[in-house]
Amino acid sequence: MRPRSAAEPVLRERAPAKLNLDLLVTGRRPDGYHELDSLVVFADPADELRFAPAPLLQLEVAGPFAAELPTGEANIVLRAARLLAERTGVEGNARIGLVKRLPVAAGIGGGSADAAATLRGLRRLWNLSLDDRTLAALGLALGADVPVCLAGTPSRMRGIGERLEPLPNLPALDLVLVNPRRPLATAAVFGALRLERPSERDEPSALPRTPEALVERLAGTRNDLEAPARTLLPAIGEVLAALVSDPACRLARMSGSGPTCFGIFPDAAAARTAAARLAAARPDWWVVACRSGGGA
Ligand SMILES: C[C@@](CO)(OP(=O)(O)O)[C@H](O)COP(=O)(O)OP(=O)(O)OC[C@H]1O[C@@H](n2ccc(N)nc2=O)[C@H](O)[C@@H]1O
Ligand SMILES: Nc1ncnc2c1ncn2[C@@H]1O[C@H](COP(=O)(O)OP(=O)(O)O)[C@@H](O)[C@H]1O
Repeated sequence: MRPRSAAEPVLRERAPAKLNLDLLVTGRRPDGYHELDSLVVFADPADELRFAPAPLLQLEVAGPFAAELPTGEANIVLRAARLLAERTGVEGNARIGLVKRLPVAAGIGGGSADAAATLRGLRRLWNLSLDDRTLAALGLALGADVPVCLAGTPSRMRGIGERLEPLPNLPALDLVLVNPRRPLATAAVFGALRLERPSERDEPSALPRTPEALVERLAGTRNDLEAPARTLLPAIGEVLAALVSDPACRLARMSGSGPTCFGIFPDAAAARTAAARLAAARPDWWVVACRSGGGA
């Protein structure tokens, strides 16, 4: 990325990793999309986007996962920018820099997070008077996960992603994220799902107030996409086995359509120790100790 002059205004947006703490497939719509009921949180690892005025719309990509991304019109950042310009009638020019730190096709919403950050950043850069609801509707046209990434707060997500209930007081969790460095396309995982009977969430009585209560609640749910994802990529089983082999790990599960999995640990030190052990044992995996966003 070319160095910027001190006078060039640059807006920044973070695009944090999205985690599905659980994911129930509750039905299938006539158009083939699946209805979900999922507890979604955000974690510290994030892509970073920068926006500056420019005579054209251009995207520059850097960072550890840049090589795995489409750089042209297939990049969801450019698609988001073009859609926003088209819907608001602005010229739609900007110089966008994306630092790609999240693995691609990973079940942690990297593309959706980038799209959400682009919509937020360009709304500011272009001085658009577009409310959050309109932005969320635009986001949904880009991807089912974009509205929750725009909200950026722990949420219960239903429908295909358009029905959001913010849960700002959900306790924060100490986590280890592990990705086996193999991509898995969301569409392929939904395609491999055999939905014999739609899942249903037991109506929760009260929101868990402590990490322990949240883990207990999660132990009674699951990710319905884990089985089809494992048939497509057996390495997911290895990742989950490696996480649960740590005696401090309270729960291990796949996020979204995978293959990234997370382990929940009692505190940050235990998560860091487990991450160091896993990274040493499997240098070919992406391993990060982090904390999920939450109100507590
Ligand atoms: C599974 C989830 C869970 O949060 O996350 P990821 O694994 O992608 O991170 C999301 O629902 C993914 O959202 P997103 O990645 O935006 O998906 P989209 O681009 O809209 O959809 C990709 C393809 O997945 C299938 N799809 C997606 C969402 C959904 N609720 N039902 C589906 O059947 C459709 O075949 C669609 O064409
Ligand atoms: N900025 C971006 N970040 C990540 N993926 C992107 C981006 N732009 C386009 N893509 C494409 O989107 C696909 C990943 O989407 P998906 O399978 O839904 O992944 P995830 O499970 O990580 O949300 C990949 O084919 C990737 O090439």
